[in-house]
Amino acid sequence: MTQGPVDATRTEAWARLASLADGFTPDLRRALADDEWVERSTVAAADLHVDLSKNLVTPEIWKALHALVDEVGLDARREAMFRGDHINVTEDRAVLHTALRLPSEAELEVDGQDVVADVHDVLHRVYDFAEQVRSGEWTGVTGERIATVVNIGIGGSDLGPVMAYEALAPYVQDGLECRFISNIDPTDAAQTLAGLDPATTLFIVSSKTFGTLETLTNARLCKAWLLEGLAGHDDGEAVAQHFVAVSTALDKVADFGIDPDNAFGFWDWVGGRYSMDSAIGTSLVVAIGPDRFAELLEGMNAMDEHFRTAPTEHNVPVLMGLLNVWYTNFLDAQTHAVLPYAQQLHRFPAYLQQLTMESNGKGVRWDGTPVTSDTGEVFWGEPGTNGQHAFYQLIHQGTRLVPADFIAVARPAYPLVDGEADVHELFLANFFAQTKALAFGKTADEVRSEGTAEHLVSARVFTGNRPTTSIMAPELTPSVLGQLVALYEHITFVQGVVWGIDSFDQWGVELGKQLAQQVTPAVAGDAEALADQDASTRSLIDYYRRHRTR
Ligand SMILES: O=P(O)(O)OC[C@H]1O[C@](O)(CO)[C@@H](O)[C@@H]1O
Repeated sequence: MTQGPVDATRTEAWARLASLADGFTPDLRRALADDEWVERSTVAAADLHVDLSKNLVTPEIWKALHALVDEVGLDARREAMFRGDHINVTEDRAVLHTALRLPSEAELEVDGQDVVADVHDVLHRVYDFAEQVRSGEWTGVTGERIATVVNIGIGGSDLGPVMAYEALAPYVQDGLECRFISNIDPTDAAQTLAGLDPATTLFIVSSKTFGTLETLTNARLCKAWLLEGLAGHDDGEAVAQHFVAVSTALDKVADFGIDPDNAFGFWDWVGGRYSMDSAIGTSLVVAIGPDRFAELLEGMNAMDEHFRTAPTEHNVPVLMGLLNVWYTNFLDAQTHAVLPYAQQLHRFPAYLQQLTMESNGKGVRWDGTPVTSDTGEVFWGEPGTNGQHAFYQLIHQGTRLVPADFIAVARPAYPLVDGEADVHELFLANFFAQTKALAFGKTADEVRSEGTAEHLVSARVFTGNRPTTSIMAPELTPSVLGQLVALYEHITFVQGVVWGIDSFDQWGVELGKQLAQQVTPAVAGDAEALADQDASTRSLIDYYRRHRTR
């Protein structure tokens, strides 16, 4: 029988961390006066420059965190993932998103499958297709070239592609745009399709399972919209020219009416939230082109290599994952903010919400035993400086500890000036100032020295010692985006290993899906089904039915 996960809370390192946390009084002012501390706390991974010095840790805490990594057996678990062991225990699957970005000369055979060959085979098909669309060789049924690609998908089949499309907007080919439909709220389809010309629109139905209610419903809506708009043309030809699919279930793609020749596959060892670099990224490949997509994969692979080979003391995903464990389990933090000082990354926090919370929002470990500590923190965030004028007040002066990752690049995509002022520099000044203000705060004496009336002093005091990690890169290139995505994938993995959970299943999403099916007839007016509901659900459905028509 396979041995269960190590219970981290029974390790010596955990006990040591608990005693270090007891009565811990951080002093970032003192730490940040020390160049050596900052130097030792600054690490690099591929093109990312990561300053960990503004975190609430000491050398003793780092030592204990490093010992924790050894005691929970991170090295072995990481190797097991890269090797293709079935570490997704509850679904009995390998976890091989890292194989999606292996170079073609790499070798990896798992469960009798030549993984690298299969990955590159699909990649080349996706690349060929993308080139045809980009060059105008692939046309719609009227012979016009495609101007808009609409990705229909949800969760991992949407969040990654839309995040990356927004992040890499400067690389999108002129004359092409992508739109994304995910929500089953009909508003999403209606608004996304508004103004589009069916003759120049191509749909990509992206669904790992090809059984997701939202995606299939939206795909049918789009098909009806297309066929109505292209009335007079042969329906089969219209679908063939305007619909492609991405899925692991190619039989279901065919059932839906999409020609398997127009479908791109992937494999059950790619989790939905880890799939943007599989064929799920087809819309992105069309938008930015195969060369740029290949750079994204290279960036991810560079981070994978770093994660796999860098020693713990310099291993950025390991260090960041350990910090998250420290804050969650020893300093009682419940959330984690991700604050990109790069407008192009405005969907990055939303993307990370699925990655981190669907992965680590678990209450049992991978052997089915209950966890013995808190797990997955709530990830959230907005791009700076919008967040500054919304929720930073709570981070600066609230009663809760909110560790935050700040992300910025040195070279902006759009270098605009306001008179003499370089606007990107103004933006970055805010980034530096915020992390500084959070760390240093402002003492009562400092407030008084500004001439503040005594009765207002306490309201203007900032305790400081609010932890941040600063991540910088030269520019938001496809490679850097890939590095960022892989960085957070591996941070998530590290935390999951410490907590002993299966970070690759998502059973928690199922109950709501099942109940939606059970509730649907009641919503549609079936009296018997309505009677089966609880009092609150009955009353809500009743309200809906009374107000559904004007
Ligand atoms: O790609 P599919 O199979 O349509 O699933 C969409 C999403 O639904 C989930 O299964 C549950 O939210 C995600 O893990 C997945 O990304």
